Amino acid sequence: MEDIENYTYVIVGGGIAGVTCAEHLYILHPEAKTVVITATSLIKAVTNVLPLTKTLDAFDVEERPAEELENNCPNVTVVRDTVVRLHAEKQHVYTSAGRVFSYEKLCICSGASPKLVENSPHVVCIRDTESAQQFQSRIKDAKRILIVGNGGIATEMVYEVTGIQIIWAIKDKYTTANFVDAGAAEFLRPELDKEKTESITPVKRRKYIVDKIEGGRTVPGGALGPDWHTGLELKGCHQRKVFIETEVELKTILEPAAVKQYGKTVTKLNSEEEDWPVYVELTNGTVYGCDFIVSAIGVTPNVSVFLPGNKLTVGDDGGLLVDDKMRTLEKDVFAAGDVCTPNWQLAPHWFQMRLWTQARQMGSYAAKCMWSSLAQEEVYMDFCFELFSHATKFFGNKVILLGLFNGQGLDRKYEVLLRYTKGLEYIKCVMVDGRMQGAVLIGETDMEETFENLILNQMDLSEYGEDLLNPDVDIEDYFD
Ligand SMILES: Cc1cc2nc3c(=O)[nH]c(=O)nc-3n(C[C@H](O)[C@H](O)[C@H](O)COP(=O)(O)OP(=O)(O)OC[C@H]3O[C@@H](n4cnc5c(N)ncnc54)[C@H](O)[C@@H]3O)c2cc1C
Ligand SMILES: NC(=O)C1=CN([C@@H]2O[C@H](COP(=O)(O)OP(=O)(O)OC[C@H]3O[C@@H](n4cnc5c(N)ncnc54)[C@H](OP(=O)(O)O)[C@@H]3O)[C@@H](O)[C@H]2O)C=CC1
Repeated sequence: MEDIENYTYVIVGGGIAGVTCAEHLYILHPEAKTVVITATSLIKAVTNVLPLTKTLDAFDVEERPAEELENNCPNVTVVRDTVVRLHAEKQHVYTSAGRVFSYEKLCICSGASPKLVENSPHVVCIRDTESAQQFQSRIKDAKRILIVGNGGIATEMVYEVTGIQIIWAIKDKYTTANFVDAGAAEFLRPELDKEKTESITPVKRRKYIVDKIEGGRTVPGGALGPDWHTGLELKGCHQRKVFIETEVELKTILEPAAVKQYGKTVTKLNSEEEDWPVYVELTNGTVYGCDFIVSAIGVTPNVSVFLPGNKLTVGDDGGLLVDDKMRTLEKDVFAAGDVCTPNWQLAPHWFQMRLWTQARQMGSYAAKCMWSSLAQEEVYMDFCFELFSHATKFFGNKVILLGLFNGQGLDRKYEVLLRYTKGLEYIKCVMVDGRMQGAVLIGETDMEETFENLILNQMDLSEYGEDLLNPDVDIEDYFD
């Protein structure tokens, strides 16, 4: 006979989505018992929230001991364990420690795991504090690394790591293609060739604590965020230089003996090229030696333990499909954050990117949906899903992305308005029939609120033409 622990709400995952969901359930339904089951002892907490616009907040994410969530939300219990199975019909989840939890409403917030270019001891990836720590220990004796991927992690790593040669191998024609266009990449580019004088940015407090290495853990801890490099010594033992290989992918990883055996010609980046621990052949035939390879090619949602025996469905990207109430196909099973894929009629200027802003928004909205389905209250789609908005930093520059900032889904049928001052600002507006569809703002432009309004209200701006970005025209006065 199973010893069953009964809860109103069960949440799997102590990342931003799971913790935000638990916090909001405490506000909405403080008398209900909630449990957060999470694989690591540290959980994520959102602090210093600063609203930038209607849909965009700046905030810090810190790692905190689980007890803090329990102290702040007395109806919440945090259990440090790994969920190994879901029996949706019985409304039970099972853990690796042999515990069984029954729920009235379940929210799966199990995040995602990094994809690997190849499963090899020469390949590292960054997801949680533990993997960042391992990266730090490998880089200190390294002279050269090869980074594969062209998204957020690769972009930040190429900028943050000092004292090392970096070969950055990207699929696209230009860098950071997952986030910006070719013009913005060109604007950011000069920062790459500079040797940073400080390898560690001083901060008032550490945002990430290195969890003790937990042997046998099969799921990563909560995902890091923009300050993942803070407090880490990311310095190799050589001089910094970045080499970019465009329009390539990794073909194969070669041990030194294989390079000799197959007579591969190794490309030299300096006159006294040495032997390397590993070699990489790219799809253009170039072979480079390096100390190790960083795989930064995106993530795969952590769904495998929930699928067997249940009616859950996944999208093309492997995420659990959820409807506009964050419900999966299984009764009383919700999902939020990196693990899920929205399967509702998306607003014209919103789409999913696996970011902590969206994990937080989904966690909060899922809590409302879970509570309302118990309380039989009507709940409306949160306003944040009306407009994609993201604030970040690339190469030391403030970057704000709004709406269809790269013309996503517009099938190249759009015009671009551009204002560009080298080293200062880059402003791009994506326009269709005189109406703004998206924008990229780099630097201290102070335009985010105005542009957010213009995208949301779809005002016809044809009469302004290129003057929309004329610095002598104070457009905020017209449109705020
Ligand atoms: C290096 C790095 C830098 C990033 N930088 C940014 C940035 O600058 N801006 C931005 O917006 N986003 C950034 N992101 C992305 C952002 O961190 C994620 O989108 C977000 O944190 C996802 O939150 P989540 O709660 O959905 O998942 P996660 O944070 O992955 O949390 C999932 C939780 O579930 C637990 N778990 C998983 N499976 C189980 C199981 N079976 N049983 C129990 N527990 C389980 C995990 O241990 C973890 O605690 C970055 C990501 C990385 C890796
Ligand atoms: N500042 C920020 O906002 C940051 C956000 N993050 C988030 O963290 C998560 C993980 O980051 P990251 O790993 O950089 O993932 P991203 O999704 O940001 O980028 C992955 C990149 O790798 C490319 N890629 C995919 N498969 C291959 C392959 N086989 N070979 C070569 N390139 C490939 C993708 O191209 P394509 O898209 O064409 O497949 C894409 O350019 C993401 O959700 C990201 O959004 C991370 C760091 C910073």
